[in-house]
Amino acid sequence: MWWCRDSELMAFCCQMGNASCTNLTLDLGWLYDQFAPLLTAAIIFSTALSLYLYSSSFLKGLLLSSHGNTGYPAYDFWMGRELNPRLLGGRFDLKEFCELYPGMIGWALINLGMAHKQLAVHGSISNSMMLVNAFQLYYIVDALWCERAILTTMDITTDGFGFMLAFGDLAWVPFTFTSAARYLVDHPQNLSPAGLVLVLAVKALGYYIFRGANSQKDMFRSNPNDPRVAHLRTLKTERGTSLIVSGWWGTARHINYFGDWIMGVAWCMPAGLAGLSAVVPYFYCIYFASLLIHRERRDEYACRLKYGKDWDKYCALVRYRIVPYIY
Ligand SMILES: NC(=O)C1=CN([C@@H]2O[C@H](COP(=O)(O)OP(=O)(O)OC[C@H]3O[C@@H](n4cnc5c(N)ncnc54)[C@H](OP(=O)(O)O)[C@@H]3O)[C@@H](O)[C@H]2O)C=CC1
Ligand SMILES: CC(C)=CCC[C@@H](C)[C@H]1CC=C2C3=C(CC[C@@]21C)[C@@]1(C)CC[C@H](O)C(C)(C)[C@@H]1CC3
Repeated sequence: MWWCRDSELMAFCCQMGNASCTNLTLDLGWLYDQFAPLLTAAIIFSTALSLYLYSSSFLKGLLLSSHGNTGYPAYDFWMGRELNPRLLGGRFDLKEFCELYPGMIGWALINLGMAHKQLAVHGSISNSMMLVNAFQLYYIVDALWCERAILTTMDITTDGFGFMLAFGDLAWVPFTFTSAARYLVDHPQNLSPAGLVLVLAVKALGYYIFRGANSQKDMFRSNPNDPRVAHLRTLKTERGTSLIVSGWWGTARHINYFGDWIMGVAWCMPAGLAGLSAVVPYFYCIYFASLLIHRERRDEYACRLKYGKDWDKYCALVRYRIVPYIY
């Protein structure tokens, strides 16, 4: 996995380096000017991909998702019938690739384009734009660096690859996650030193929770006897896999969502702090809260099917869903 991780990160760094270098000659602000046509193309492509995935999922002998194989065409098209569609004789996993590469790298490039546009229009790049670019680039690099952790997430283990994930990966991520950077092109503002410290503290707290929880679960799922997780208290289940009931996963059943959402707030603050009256800068954390609350319910339903009475025991031990002592 180590070589795999390096080669993928290397590919990402080359793409970003190339974009930055050509930035000196080419106008990456073009991404701001052509935002609507690019978004339209992404929606058309993700729809075409979803139609291909749905039609090819009726071939014999494929592994289907239990949640996207209900017999209701519209729902199955949205959720995805096939669990892990692959190409090149099974060597290329379409869902995992689409989740981590085109949308995430597109997100980083569009953010770079927004910074370039702000420079072109206003003659400088605000510290809020720099922060948003840096924070979100860190999140993207972290996702690529910790690629193996995605293999134990709901998207890979449970959800099929349908329109929800195809549109989410290829259109929603690059074109809505860049809303803060896009807002800052039209509303450049600089944070005060106190504002910078506050935003950095919120980001650091969110990342500490997000990465700590996700890595702890991934380590445990990969090797429960790993010395870094062997100390954790667990609930043995009839299904065979154990559930962690201490450490991060003893504080709430999806503490990783809380950390991720806190990071989302830090992304919105640079644009929102100066203009608290505007709602647009806070779009991401408002969307993200609703997505995570719904997602937690979906995962709860899937886990109750997987674990039965053992999940009830787990919920009695870990009472909070996302926010310890609150929700
Ligand atoms: N930026 C964005 O828009 C989004 C970001 N995310 C982020 O992606 C990350 C992954 O989230 P998600 O994909 O929902 O999946 P999770 O990482 O939350 O994994 C859920 C699965 O983990 C296993 N699990 C749950 N509790 C325990 C436990 N106590 N001990 C051991 N295993 C457990 C279960 O599977 P099993 O037991 O079968 O292994 C469960 O189905 C999160 O950090 C989330 O914030 C997610 C969606 C959108
Ligand atoms: C409104 C709509 C169509 C929603 C679709 C949901 C998708 C945007 C998200 C579903 C799960 C995601 C994950 C990430 C990005 C957003 C989507 C695709 C993720 C790749 C972000 C980076 C993280 O480190 C992650 C790898 C854990 C994460 C995986 C889930």
